[in-house]
Amino acid sequence: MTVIATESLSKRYPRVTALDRLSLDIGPGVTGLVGANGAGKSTLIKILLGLSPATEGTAAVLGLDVATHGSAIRERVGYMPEHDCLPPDVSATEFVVHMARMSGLPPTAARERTADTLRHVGLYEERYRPIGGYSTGMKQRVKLAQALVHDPQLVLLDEPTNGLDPVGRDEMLGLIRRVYTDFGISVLVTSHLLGELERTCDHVVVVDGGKLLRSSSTSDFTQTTTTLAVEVTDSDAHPDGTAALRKALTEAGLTLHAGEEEGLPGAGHILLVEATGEATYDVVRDTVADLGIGLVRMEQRRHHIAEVFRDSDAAAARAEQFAAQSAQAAAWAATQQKGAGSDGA
Ligand SMILES: Nc1ncnc2c1ncn2[C@@H]1O[C@H](COP(=O)(O)OP(=O)(O)OP(=O)(O)O)[C@@H](O)[C@H]1O
Repeated sequence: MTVIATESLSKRYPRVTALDRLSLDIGPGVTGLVGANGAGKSTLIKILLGLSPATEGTAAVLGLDVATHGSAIRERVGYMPEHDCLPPDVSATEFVVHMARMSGLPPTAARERTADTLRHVGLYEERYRPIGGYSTGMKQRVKLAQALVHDPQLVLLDEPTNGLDPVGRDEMLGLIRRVYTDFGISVLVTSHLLGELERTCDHVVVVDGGKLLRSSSTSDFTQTTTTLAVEVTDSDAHPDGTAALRKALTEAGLTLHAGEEEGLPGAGHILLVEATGEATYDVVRDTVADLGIGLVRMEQRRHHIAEVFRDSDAAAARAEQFAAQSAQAAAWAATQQKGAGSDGA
């Protein structure tokens, strides 16, 4: 069964092509849509909701054509926008009941569904307080609740972990996973971090510059891209533990990336080892033990979107553009800091 299908979908603005001949076929479950800022994720969501027309190509959601059945799609689909859009003066209960009524639920059903949904997102205790006093994490939960309240078949979540700290991100990702496992509601969730979606999604779609870079099940994805970061101590027998481990792992047949990363201050370097399966972990552990050095850490590297882009020329250009922008931003921040410092002196 296909939940979302697009065929050569394009969206051109006067000065930018936001989507470029995108063809997708997404089934039930939790699907991650990953791309750097400006990749076209929000544009795709707006087209899927029937809120913005495509320039070319076709798209269907739950078998309904977005060009002709926008309102029928919005009846069956929940949407969590990226930006802050909540009224500060009303409580979560008032707001979510209002959204449920807007979706066509009668008053009693709207109140009951609101209570259930707010409990699901973990906002039960605070539900009568005005939203204006909520933390970012609580506001994200209200946005999730209003997307779920009318019991949709699919929810489109635009950057739901934005602005959250690591604990808040994990909690939100857990909630999103349960939207499908507990209620059977399919999810399309966007993020610019591939690493966080790997744990939550059954399927991952990567877009860059409006083009499809990759679409595959999460397990295929991680199998082919997993890198282990390994950090070890030195010993009397091996004064450079990292070098000894590099040699031993190469001899054991593992592939190591050319570079080493700086470890924690005072510690050694980190080796980056290509992991082809579970066995790689055992080989690293046994080799470290045989050398008699200490294992400080062995962890799966979080994949930043740039790593997926490694093989794409277009993306390489984009990565350079990001780097240039970051350098500019850093220079600007440094100027500001300097200015603030001299003001204070
Ligand atoms: N209404 C618009 N008019 C002109 N250009 C637009 C409009 N909306 C989006 N764009 C451009 O289209 C491109 C894709 O934007 P989009 O918001 O879909 O990206 P995104 O992947 O969702 O990124 P972000 O997370 O930063 O929103 C960007 O270059 C953006 O500047």
